[in-house]
Amino acid sequence: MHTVEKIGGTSMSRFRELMDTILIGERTGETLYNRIFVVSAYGGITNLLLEHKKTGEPGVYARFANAENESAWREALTDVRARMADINLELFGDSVERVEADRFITQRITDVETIMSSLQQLCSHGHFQLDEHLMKVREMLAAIGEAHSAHNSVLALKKAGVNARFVDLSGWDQPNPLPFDEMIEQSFKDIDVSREMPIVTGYTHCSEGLMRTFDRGYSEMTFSKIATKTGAAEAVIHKEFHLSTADPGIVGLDNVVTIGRTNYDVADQLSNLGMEAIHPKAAKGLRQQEIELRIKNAFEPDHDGTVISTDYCSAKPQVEIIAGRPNVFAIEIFDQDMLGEARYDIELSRLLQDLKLYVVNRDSDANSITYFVAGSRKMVNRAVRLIGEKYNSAEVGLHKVAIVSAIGSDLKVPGILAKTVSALAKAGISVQALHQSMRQVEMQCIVNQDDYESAVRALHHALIEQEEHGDVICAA
Ligand SMILES: Nc1ncnc2c1ncn2[C@@H]1O[C@H](COP(=O)(O)OP(=O)(O)O)[C@@H](O)[C@H]1O
Ligand SMILES: N[C@@H](CC(=O)OP(=O)(O)O)C(=O)O
Repeated sequence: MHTVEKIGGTSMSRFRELMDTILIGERTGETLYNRIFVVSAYGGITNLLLEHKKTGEPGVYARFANAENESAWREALTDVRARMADINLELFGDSVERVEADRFITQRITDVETIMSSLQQLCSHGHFQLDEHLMKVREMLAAIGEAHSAHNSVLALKKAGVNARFVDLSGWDQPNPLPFDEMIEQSFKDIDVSREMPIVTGYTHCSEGLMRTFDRGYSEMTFSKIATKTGAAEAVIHKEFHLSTADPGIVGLDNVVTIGRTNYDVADQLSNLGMEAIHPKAAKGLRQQEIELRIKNAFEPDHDGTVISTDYCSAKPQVEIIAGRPNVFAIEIFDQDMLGEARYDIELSRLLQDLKLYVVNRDSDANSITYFVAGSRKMVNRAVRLIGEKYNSAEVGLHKVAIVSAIGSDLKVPGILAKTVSALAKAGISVQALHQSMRQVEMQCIVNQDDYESAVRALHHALIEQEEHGDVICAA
């Protein structure tokens, strides 16, 4: 029996340490094998290739798609190449591996540059529309990030004597795309996992278009598909930290507690806030096939980490995580003609969706609706302008806010709302809006952007640190 294990981008950036923990460590001989690794691009690389996942800052793709300036995307591509070459140098120094790593990446970048140039030229003729080809360009660019990290990993592992095998699912030289399932089946049919260690690109080229269907976070789709198709005994995601009661980067490693168990419902709330414990669509396949999912700290391999299952519920009502999302835009639409008209919400939601803005939450009263959206400032400004044009009598306001959220598999803690609000008030933070759903798995506070980190710290202190959970809430 084998496991399928994904390594996230932030962890991949600390590759040398990974060799001593999860990839090799104390293992020799057979114990090295029966593990399939799916890797993400090194931290920040996909942001440079496409656009920044959280801030929306344009990368190569976004500059090409906007076509404001013909050369802007080329400069961005040159920057990516330089960044990748720096990573290669850092990993391999002056060695044959580095020459091979540079050759590989130069080839991929040159290929995509040629295609993008030709496309740009072709589409300068009115008969050809750039829009029709953009998704393919996005996929090709994204795939370079994962091909780079997977190819490098194989070079490093082989040098260390491991029988590693590069499994390139990016379909670079493949004539016709296969359906997702078939692509995975074909790629694994000749691999003997008991004697080889497959290092698989997190991007899969397939006829459905992984990017079209799932967009960012796609490497988890590849990971879960491989786990279900190859019948893995367990699916493991390795991250930079343990899944904790809050972001250790904000609250401090000494203050957070590791979460030993949680459920897919909580994982969905986290992913809505941009902290992808697991992509909700990736979780579905694992859940259906009853494959256990474990989230582990890549740098503490002996710790059991967090087990996510369908039916876990905390023994007593409690807050398990303080999560949040900074850089959210509140688009507030006030229109007295709106009273009782459901079509506004439908039309506005569609408009935001067309602009690819992600609606994290929304609230409304008799004559106003506020959408809390994540996306680029440019697209948000466009949304505000379009809404103003469409509804003459509406007043459209824009505020930069942050969402801070208390999450738990059972949040029916008596007095929790009062405790939350008073903790924020004590920290001098003004609450802009408050949401709690009937299901009581999540409670969201909207605060000013500048108060984001202090709000996370205040809530963590009041709702979690006071409980004295020890090192782990419900060890796995
Ligand atoms: N509750 C939490 N537990 C652990 N890490 C968190 C949490 N909330 C936010 N983080 C942050 O998430 C980062 C990893 O995020 P993610 O983008 O999912 O990583 P990866 O690149 O490994 O997929 C960490 O650097 C950490 O600061
Ligand atoms: N690197 C890709 C795919 C991915 O899933 O990355 P990560 O595993 O680092 O979240 C992205 O940023 O979308």
